[in-house]
Amino acid sequence: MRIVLCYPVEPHHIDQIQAAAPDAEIVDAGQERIDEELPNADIFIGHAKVPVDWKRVVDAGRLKWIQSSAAGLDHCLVPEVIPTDIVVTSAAGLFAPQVTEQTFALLYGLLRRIPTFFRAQAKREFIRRPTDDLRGKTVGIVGFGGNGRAIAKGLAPMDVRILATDYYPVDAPSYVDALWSADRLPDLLAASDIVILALPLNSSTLGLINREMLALMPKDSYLINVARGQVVVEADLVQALQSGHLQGAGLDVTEREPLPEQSPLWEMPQVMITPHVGAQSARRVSDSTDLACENLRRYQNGRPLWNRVDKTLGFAHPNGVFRGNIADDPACS
Ligand SMILES: NC(=O)C1=CN([C@@H]2O[C@H](COP(=O)(O)OP(=O)(O)OC[C@H]3O[C@@H](n4cnc5c(N)ncnc54)[C@H](O)[C@@H]3O)[C@@H](O)[C@H]2O)C=CC1
Ligand SMILES: O=C(O)C(=O)CO
Repeated sequence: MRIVLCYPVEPHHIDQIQAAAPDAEIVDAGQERIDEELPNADIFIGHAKVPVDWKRVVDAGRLKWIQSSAAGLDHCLVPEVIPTDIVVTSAAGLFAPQVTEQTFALLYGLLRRIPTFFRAQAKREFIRRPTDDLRGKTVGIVGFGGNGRAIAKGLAPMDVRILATDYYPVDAPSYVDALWSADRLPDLLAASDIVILALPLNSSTLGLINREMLALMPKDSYLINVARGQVVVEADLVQALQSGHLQGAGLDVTEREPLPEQSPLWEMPQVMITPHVGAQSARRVSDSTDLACENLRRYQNGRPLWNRVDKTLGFAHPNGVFRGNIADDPACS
């Protein structure tokens, strides 16, 4: 069995993977050699950020399983892979703690006008401006999986009303006022002062938040995107901000990354942009390795894998999504 890695592992992570699959040959391809190595892999663990010739990989007929080190699968769930027998598992839910922190950073930054005060600080100016409150607002979360649920849990003590939509609207926690099916997105948008996008990018969510959807949001509402930039039609978002319909946007992700230099979003004082850092954490690589090792043991023992994705839908059923710490989870022993 040949396992090809493409995420920023250190030697001790490779030792950990070797211990989980003692008979395997492990190859750390990195981004530099991933395209060359993938046709010769039985298992791929990682996230290729460079173009991969997936047709060549599929035609080689060797790859059996992709364990994505990203929650989003847009890097590997490509048309060539979807109809094959290749099993795909994701890192859904694994980064929920840090994505929640990132969401709160953007949310509070917008409400408390941090961009305005920070610009004034750079000019040594002490200027008071009105700020806004989270308390009493309605927050709508689009995509109630690992990240959406963790964000809702963080919001629960904040005296807000929480609405959510999901493809599988099941197991609503008590602090969520309503968990609706995905087709009730218009209702959620119309009722929310703050909309947080936490859904996957796939063929049905590409460009989902367009001019019509943005127009449903109340005047002076806010949009936060910690999912994928291409879920939003960015030109329509720019328009909604320029017209004053939306009061602000917090974007960890943009339609194109890096955001093009000429984008009007750069200059808008009501917009906070972070460079797709929501999953960053000192623990990220270790957590990804723990999940990969747990799934490797399951794979070898024929047990169900965590985060197994329905490739035609592009995400996992909530029962199979990893929502905790491997070390604390009795199901992982
Ligand atoms: N900013 C960043 O650095 C990060 C971004 N992400 C993005 O966030 C997405 C979500 O991540 P997780 O919560 O870990 O994944 P997840 O798979 O646990 O959650 C996604 C949820 O969205 C639901 N969903 C699918 N289509 C929907 C629709 N049309 N409307 C509403 N809900 C829908 C699914 O049923 C699922 O419950 C990822 O696909 C990825 O693109 C994830 C991690 C870090
Ligand atoms: O895990 C993901 O999908 C991310 O975007 C992290 O980079």
